[in-house]
Amino acid sequence: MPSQSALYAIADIRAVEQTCLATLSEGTLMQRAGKAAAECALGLLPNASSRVLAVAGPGNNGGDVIEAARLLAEHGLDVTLWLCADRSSLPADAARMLENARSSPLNIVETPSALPDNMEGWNLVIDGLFGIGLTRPLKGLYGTLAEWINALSCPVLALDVPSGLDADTGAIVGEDGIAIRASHTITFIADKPGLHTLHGRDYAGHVHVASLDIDTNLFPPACAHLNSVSAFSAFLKKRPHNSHKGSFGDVIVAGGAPGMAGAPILAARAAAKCGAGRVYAAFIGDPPAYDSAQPELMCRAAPSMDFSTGAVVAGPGMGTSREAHDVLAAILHASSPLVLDADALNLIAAEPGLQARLAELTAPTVMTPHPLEAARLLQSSTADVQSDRLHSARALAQRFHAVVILKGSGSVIARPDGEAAINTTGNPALATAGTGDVLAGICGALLAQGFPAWQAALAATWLHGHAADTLVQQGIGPIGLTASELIPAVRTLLNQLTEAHAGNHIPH
Ligand SMILES: NC(=O)C1=CN([C@@H]2O[C@H](COP(=O)(O)OP(=O)(O)OC[C@H]3O[C@@H](n4cnc5c(N)ncnc54)[C@H](OP(=O)(O)O)[C@@H]3O)[C@@H](O)[C@H]2O)[C@@H](O)CC1
Ligand SMILES: Nc1ncnc2c1ncn2[C@@H]1O[C@H](COP(=O)(O)OP(=O)(O)O)[C@@H](O)[C@H]1O
Ligand SMILES: [K+]
Repeated sequence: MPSQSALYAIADIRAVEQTCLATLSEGTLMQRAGKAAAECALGLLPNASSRVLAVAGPGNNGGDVIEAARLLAEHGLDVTLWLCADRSSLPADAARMLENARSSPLNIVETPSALPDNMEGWNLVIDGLFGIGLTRPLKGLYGTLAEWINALSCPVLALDVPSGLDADTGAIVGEDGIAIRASHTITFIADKPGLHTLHGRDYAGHVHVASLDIDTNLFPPACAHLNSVSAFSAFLKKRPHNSHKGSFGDVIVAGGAPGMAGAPILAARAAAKCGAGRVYAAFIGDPPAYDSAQPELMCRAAPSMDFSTGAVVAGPGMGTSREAHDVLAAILHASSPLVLDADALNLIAAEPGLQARLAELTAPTVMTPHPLEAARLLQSSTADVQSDRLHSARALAQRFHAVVILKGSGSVIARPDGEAAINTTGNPALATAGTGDVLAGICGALLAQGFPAWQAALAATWLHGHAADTLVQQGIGPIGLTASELIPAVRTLLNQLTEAHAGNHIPH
């Protein structure tokens, strides 16, 4: 099995599947999938007399669920199988599973013309309508069944992929399409990107990977990975005693047009609490004398700032005025480690001269667009960006020669050579103003402390999301979590991670 964090595109899974099918006896993979699914289902059921509804579609995903349902019925559970397909046109392996099931205690309802009339009383639904072979939106009986399942209160276990969801992108197939909302997904052969980004997290629930004992050598390189601490922990460093504020770098946050002074303050506070030695907040508008809640920050006028002395976070609340443009141009000419956020991205999207300069930079550069900012940069629409987030993040990274964090549920981090990761931490508590400024500030602090752009982006995204998860567990959110509250939680996590993972390297 490839590493637990590896993600594979449907085309790659198909290729692996084809190679295996050529060498294994007929039905072997499907039997393994059905067995893994049955074991997973047993773990979700309250007792031995539980009632299970299994729904089977017309393809091999249907075959998987037929086999799982048979095994559960033979285990003594009360299992009903809804075969939502014409028996005579099932693929060979699925037909074989159905034949085997006939002699089991499974209650099979063939080609139902209406929904079950009892919504209550099921302990689990197993979704085997469609997997990676979905080619169009769920319509007719399939659509109605999905709607019916989504209204149930019991757990729903999706086999391979929740039916209706695109396993590559996390999009629901069809303009006004529907997908089955699973509480758990057991996905076969390897994990898939669409289970972790866009609608993926809402529709797949807890994802379990069943490798089906496939030889690791049959796998091509993964198309992306899930973000994890091991991807950046090599850059977590314990602090030597003989250090001073200059050892941990300066961060200069540039933004703060009139009326928007809070945004650079949030980013600057996050940078300070993530370990930068000195933090400046540079304002397009008049700078405040100081930040009374965090007087350590040095508040300055952006036009007179020297941006070559530290890592720069450009954009929070910056506006798109002439002054903002000129400050951004000065920042791009300073060639410092750089985080480009918010209006800095909007200014770049609007001006080819800034784009050309950005593409020339060799210092570590991280761009942190949300989908609308990404759409402006790619001269497309938010819908286009979201329809394939992995592709959009890669396209941005390649076009601007920078590491890109495409934000949102399942943030995608991509770099110019095509390497990409999907973040697994975070939750809707983050859907509140200012959390993006905090992310940019964390990223700036890590760049200032010597993280390369890729690891800074991975670590910042992971810490930001994990802090929100921790706060929600403590009851501080999801409703009403503020961006400011995130900052001390990120600091705590960064210290904990450093304590747990750092070697005794001397950074400078
Ligand atoms: N091969 C193996 O041994 C193994 C396979 N595995 C399992 O197989 C799954 C892939 O199987 P699959 O290729 O048969 O595709 P699947 O997702 O079942 O659906 C395709 C069928 O649905 C139809 N169809 C599509 N969309 C539709 C729609 N909206 N509405 C109506 N019909 C629609 C489509 O018809 P068509 O588009 O041709 O008209 C076709 O008939 C995979 O996810 C995994 O679970 C694992 O067990 C490992 C071993
Ligand atoms: N539903 C969600 N699940 C996970 N993360 C989210 C969710 N909504 C927002 N976020 C995260 O919160 C941050 C919001 O950033 P952004 O949209 O730039 O906000 P702002 O500009 O107000 O600071 C991003 O890091 C984004 O990934
Ligand atoms: K499914």
